[in-house]
Amino acid sequence: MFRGIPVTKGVIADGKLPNSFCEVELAPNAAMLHRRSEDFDHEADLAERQCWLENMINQIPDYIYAKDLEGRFLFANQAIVANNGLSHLKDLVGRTDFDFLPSHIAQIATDVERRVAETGQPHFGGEELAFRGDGERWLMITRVPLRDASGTIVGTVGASRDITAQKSAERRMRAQSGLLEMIARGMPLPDFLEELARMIAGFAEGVHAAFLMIALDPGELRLAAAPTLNEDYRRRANATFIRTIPTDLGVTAAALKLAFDQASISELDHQCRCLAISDADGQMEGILALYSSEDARYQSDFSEFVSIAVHMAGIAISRHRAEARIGFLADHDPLTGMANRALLDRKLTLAMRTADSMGSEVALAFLDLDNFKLVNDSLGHSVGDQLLKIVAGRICELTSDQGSLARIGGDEFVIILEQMDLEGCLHRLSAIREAVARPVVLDDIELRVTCSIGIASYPSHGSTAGDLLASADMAMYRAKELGRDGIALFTSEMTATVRKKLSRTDELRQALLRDEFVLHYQPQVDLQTGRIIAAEALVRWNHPSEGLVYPGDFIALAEETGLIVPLGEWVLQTACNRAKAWQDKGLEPIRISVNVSARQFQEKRLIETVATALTESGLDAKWLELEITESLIMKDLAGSIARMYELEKLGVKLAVDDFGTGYSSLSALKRFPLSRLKIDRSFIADIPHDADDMAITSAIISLAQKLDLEVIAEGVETEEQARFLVESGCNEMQGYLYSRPVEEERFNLMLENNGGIHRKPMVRAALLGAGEHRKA
Ligand SMILES: Nc1nc2c(ncn2[C@@H]2O[C@H](COP(=O)(O)O[C@H]3[C@@H](O)[C@H](n4cnc5c(=O)[nH]c(N)nc54)O[C@@H]3COP(=O)(O)O)[C@@H](O)[C@H]2O)c(=O)[nH]1
Repeated sequence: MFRGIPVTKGVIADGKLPNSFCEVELAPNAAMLHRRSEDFDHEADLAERQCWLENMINQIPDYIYAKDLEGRFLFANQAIVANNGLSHLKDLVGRTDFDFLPSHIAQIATDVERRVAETGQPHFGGEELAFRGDGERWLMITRVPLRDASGTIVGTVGASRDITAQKSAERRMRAQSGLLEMIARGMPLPDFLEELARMIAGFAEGVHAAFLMIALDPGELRLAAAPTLNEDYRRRANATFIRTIPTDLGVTAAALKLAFDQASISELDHQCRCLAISDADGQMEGILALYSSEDARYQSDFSEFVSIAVHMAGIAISRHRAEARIGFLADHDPLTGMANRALLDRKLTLAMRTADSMGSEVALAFLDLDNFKLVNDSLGHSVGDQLLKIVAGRICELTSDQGSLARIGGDEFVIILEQMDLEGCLHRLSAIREAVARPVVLDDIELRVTCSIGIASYPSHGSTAGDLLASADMAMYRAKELGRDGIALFTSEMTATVRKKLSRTDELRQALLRDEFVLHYQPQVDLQTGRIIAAEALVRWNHPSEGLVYPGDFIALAEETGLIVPLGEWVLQTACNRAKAWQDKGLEPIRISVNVSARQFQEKRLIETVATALTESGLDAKWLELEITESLIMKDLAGSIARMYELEKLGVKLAVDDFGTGYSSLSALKRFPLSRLKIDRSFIADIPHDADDMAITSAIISLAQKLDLEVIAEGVETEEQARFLVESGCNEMQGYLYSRPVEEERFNLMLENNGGIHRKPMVRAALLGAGEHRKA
């Protein structure tokens, strides 16, 4: 094989290739080293060594060759022979690069080799493009002069390494970092996708690329970039037959190919391949459609580049969508997609300016759902959110043609109605009110939520967006006060009321901070024993300028503003502390009764608050009674029962306040873990003159007895009332007849002198009678 080729001098030791082919001399291997030199048969050894060398060179994957001064192959290893599609070295020897490579590439190699031969200077590490049957290859070539035994240059020796994979990787990395840079620089998405489509087309002759994006709403596929395709194609690609989310890429490819063919862009032998573009979560964001003719010429790393392009497009689209979402959220409510407060202000201001120029009016409606908190608290926020979306959709349907809609708070919606007279507005808003009230089935539960709506009009009720909104808000509160599920128009008197309310709310807040509240205690007596058995804790406000303010003047506002929650916590803790202090003083233990309002009862942390009050005061739970009204329980029967059982678990007693006013059914009553019924004051007030009230009162008493509950009558002011109650079987009473609510010190004295309350003639007689009656 080496015959005819000058063997150069050099050293091949330890199985390593020499760096250079010049001055190569063969070194003896380890076995040879142990042979004495006189033992060598030099002729035979030389042939043997040539054979080793030949084998060795043929094993190397790098390309090694020697050429004469005319560029003709003198020798090449097996890698070159095979790379040129030949089987034997002899088929290569004598031929030049021009026989195998495109002439412009062969010329480059020939020029370098000529220079090396002429100058005697080696040429290290040049990168050159070469071709093989299956495409282009990149080689890293080193060329050194080939010298004969006299040192005369007779050709060149070359060693080259295939660096195609490395070059491809570098190129991909460059492309990838270039693309990432474009994304990072915030290049607009259409520009980015155009650039990317062009790059893909640049990787292969006869290939076109088109990017299509899935529109968020209404889920259409829209053409985003196809820079190498014509306008006709764009129109067709956006045509209706691909306006669905492309779950089947094959179908989409067929549709897009049709668009391509019909746009008469090119020959019919194009084929279309679709690749899904996804975000980091695997959610499909769009499609890359690749059109390629049958004779398309791809660069070797085309498919790798296409996968990078798809990945980068996914990143760019996700980023674009994230930015768009951030932009959207600046102006919109994420739950319903409606305008938020900021956008409402802008829209309203614009509507006001338009009305100015046209001399017309703008109506603003403030809509608030009634008792929405109950839905959230009893069925959870997810049900609450679903309900809000449904309600929003219903309002939207009835608004979109002539108004704008915004959600500005949890359950607060605002509607701008333009160019509509008052009658038209009322008509529209009534339709909205009815639509909102239509039943909704969520989680198998049928819900019905009503709304209260307030209307204000520009320019009469406010000159700025803020003022107009405040007026509509006031009107909405009026609708609530009038019993909810209604519509109220703003009137100027409302302003004064609202201002007063706002300042009172502020005062209440300050009062809590300044500790201006006190508790008074009203005794509850048992006429059988004549002793105080319990005290109802009743809050009063020691107002700095108004003196003692009664709960009738502030509890409702505290309830409306939520201030009842901290106030109620204070009452509970103070009452428990007081009851324990009386016990610690050695006084007879009595039950302390505390009112719990609807808002407090719905509060999630009620159980925790009660438990804390008991722990911190050290009061045994059996001495604490919570009074909840019948109407509160009936508002959300299932939720209330569950809550009552949680409270019962703590060991506290539960009493139904104002009993008789809230339509509890007997069957419902049986399910409550109650200890006492408190007959409402309204039934007692007209005894003995109102026969109906007397009948109801005695019915409640016997109902309590049947259910094995204690019963107490409140608002007992006269001896006749007390006698009637005793005669009817109710011995526990609370009312001015025995004592008004009193301050702590006075109640202390009452407890210290506990006993003898029933010693009033009529009652004593009744008690004797009742005793006999009971005995009978
Ligand atoms: N959530 C809370 N509500 C509270 C608290 N403290 C009081 N209240 C509620 O305020 C309402 C008015 O209370 P008040 O002005 O204290 O009136 C109580 C008694 O003074 C009054 N009463 C008692 N006996 C008579 C009587 O013989 N005649 C008559 N005309 N009035 C009388 O009744 C009120 C107690 O009623 P009730 O609670 O139904 O037992 C009142 O609804 C309180 O519940 C509080 O801390 N939290």
